[in-house]
Amino acid sequence: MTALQDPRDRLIVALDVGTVAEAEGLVDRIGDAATFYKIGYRLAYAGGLALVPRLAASGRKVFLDLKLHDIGNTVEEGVRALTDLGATFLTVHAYPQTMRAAIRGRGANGPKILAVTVLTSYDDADAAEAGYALPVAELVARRAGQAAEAGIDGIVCSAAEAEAVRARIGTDRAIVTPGIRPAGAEAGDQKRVMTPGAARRIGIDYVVVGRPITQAADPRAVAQGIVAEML
Ligand SMILES: O=C(O)c1cc(=O)[nH]c(=O)n1[C@@H]1O[C@H](COP(=O)(O)O)[C@@H](O)[C@H]1O
Repeated sequence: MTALQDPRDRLIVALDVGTVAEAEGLVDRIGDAATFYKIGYRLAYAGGLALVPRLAASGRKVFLDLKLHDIGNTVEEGVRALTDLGATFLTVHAYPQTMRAAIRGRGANGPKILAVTVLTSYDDADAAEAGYALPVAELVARRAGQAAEAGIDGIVCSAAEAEAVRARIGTDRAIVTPGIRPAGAEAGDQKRVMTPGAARRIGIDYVVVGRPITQAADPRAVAQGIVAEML
């Protein structure tokens, strides 16, 4: 998963906007500076699922970030219902039952399944508040090991855990890291952050960047800067 053809594919732009029209406007403004887009809750619930085949037909890749988690049958059938949209990646939370169900549901032709280990807005205190006895780093490592056992295609974690995750999952599965901030950008609600260049140097396959691009005066220039930093 580390040998990508086009360096722009390493950047996944999170289209966290409220309407499909806004999302399409951003994709147009960014132009050929980015090739890979993420559609999460906000846009998906505002009609964004219809954008997946349109972006795919235009030659762009789509990460459908639905972070599924439910009983096994519901996850399996939910993933199966999404297989024909043309997404490249789909997220589920990294619970063993959920991951196994998602792999069954995606079959041979569905999107690659990424397991979200511990959200990048969590630190150890947040994990403790949620009832977990393990520190974040240990929880991520444990879930990455379980994801590999479940046959998952990739892991979503913070860049801080990427090297430990790589040791658990090997090089055939992707590591995708949100919480990426160009130097000087505001972290916002992200607690475990890293710059694009540092992320690339430690072998992260894909970085996810939302607000630093989508809220910039010139989203195209910011996207170009991030890709250049990862060359
Ligand atoms: O699954 C994700 O993409 C995700 C997992 C995670 O642990 N942290 C995280 O921030 N994300 C997503 O990555 C994006 C980050 O956006 P920015 O913080 O604006 O760059 C958002 O769309 C989040 O939903």
